[in-house]
Amino acid sequence: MERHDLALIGFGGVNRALAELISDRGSALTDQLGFELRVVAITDLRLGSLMQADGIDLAQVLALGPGASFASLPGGHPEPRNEVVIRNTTADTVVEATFTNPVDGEPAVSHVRWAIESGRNVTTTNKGPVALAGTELRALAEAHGVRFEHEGAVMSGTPVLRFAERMFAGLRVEGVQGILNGTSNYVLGRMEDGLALADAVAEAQQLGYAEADPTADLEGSDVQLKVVILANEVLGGSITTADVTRRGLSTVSAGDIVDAAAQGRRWKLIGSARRDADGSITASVEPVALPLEHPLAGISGPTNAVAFDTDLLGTVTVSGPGAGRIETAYALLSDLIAIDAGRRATVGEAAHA
Ligand SMILES: NC(=O)c1ccc[n+]([C@@H]2O[C@H](COP(=O)([O-])OP(=O)(O)OC[C@H]3O[C@@H](n4cnc5c(N)ncnc54)[C@H](O)[C@@H]3O)[C@@H](O)[C@H]2O)c1
Ligand SMILES: N[C@@H](CCO)C(=O)O
Repeated sequence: MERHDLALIGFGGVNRALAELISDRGSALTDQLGFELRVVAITDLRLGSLMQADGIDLAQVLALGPGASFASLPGGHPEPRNEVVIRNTTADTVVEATFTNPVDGEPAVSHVRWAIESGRNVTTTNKGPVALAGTELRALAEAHGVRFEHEGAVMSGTPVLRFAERMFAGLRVEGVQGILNGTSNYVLGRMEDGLALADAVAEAQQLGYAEADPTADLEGSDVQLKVVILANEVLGGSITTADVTRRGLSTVSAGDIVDAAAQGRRWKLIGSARRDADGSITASVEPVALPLEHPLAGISGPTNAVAFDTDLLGTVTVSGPGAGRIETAYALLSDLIAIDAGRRATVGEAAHA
């Protein structure tokens, strides 16, 4: 049975949920997938680093209490030492799930670069490396013969990137428009229910939807990164965050939200990108008071949706979870499945050569 050994970089909500999935589902997951998953390294700012080439006891590390350190375990160290671990791990695949930095993507961009340079596949839910260095990292991965997968960077476990890549091959996507942030959508709904902004944000944090700094969710920089990814990967653009105009929820008051509800409208934070006649791309993030009959007005809570405007099919809309620890861990699992499918295809080609 083929096995993939993983190094988890960042051990917060998402990577812990992946570890739980591997630990809890064990052999059932192996039977279902046709390959085994084993974790051989973990790093985290708070816990330090742990390297065990024979496989880490996930139940043991998941049970560590607050203030614990990997230093007390064999192969453990009090510091994360990300570069040492990534370059020297026995893992074939690095799973990057540290904080998203919406300004320059670091240190996650370096984590991905080190992994690829040392011949390892990468899966990440971190939007920074994908939106801010995606072109470079994809080229680097190709040069090193490894995979750079990032399905969870746009709509958590809902597979919008793979869907667009595989299902829209014979048509032209002219634009995308959607609700691309679970936290802000959840917060807007709770404020409609009468909750104060701070309380609604605290709930979203508790539920594992929010970024480490939830300003990125509320003020649109998280959606800005996702719009860049969709524009570049689905519309074939080459834009940066500077090309995406941005207005966040601070431009909408609690009174505006209540007034809109009374007028049959609902505020949504909308991200969009459209290819213009000259081939350039116009992109934005802004709050919009949608009429209730608009298809995106009914998308509530942490659910997200993206409408693809196509030449042959008209509008195709995909909706599903946009945030959540388990949902996002599933995105990593779907990337690992894609990585294994790539390996099988390569083995098959070699056998026929
Ligand atoms: N939670 C979601 O719903 C969701 C959905 C899609 C994408 N994402 C993205 O996935 C990533 C992880 O999300 P999360 O919810 O697990 O976040 P989190 O804040 O719960 O966990 C991040 C972990 O990374 C660790 N970390 C940060 N910087 C590090 C560094 N330099 N070295 C080692 N460890 C470091 C932190 O200590 C923390 O434990 C983020 O980039 C986030 O934007 C999250
Ligand atoms: N904080 C993000 C996580 C998913 O990228 C959100 O709420 O949508």
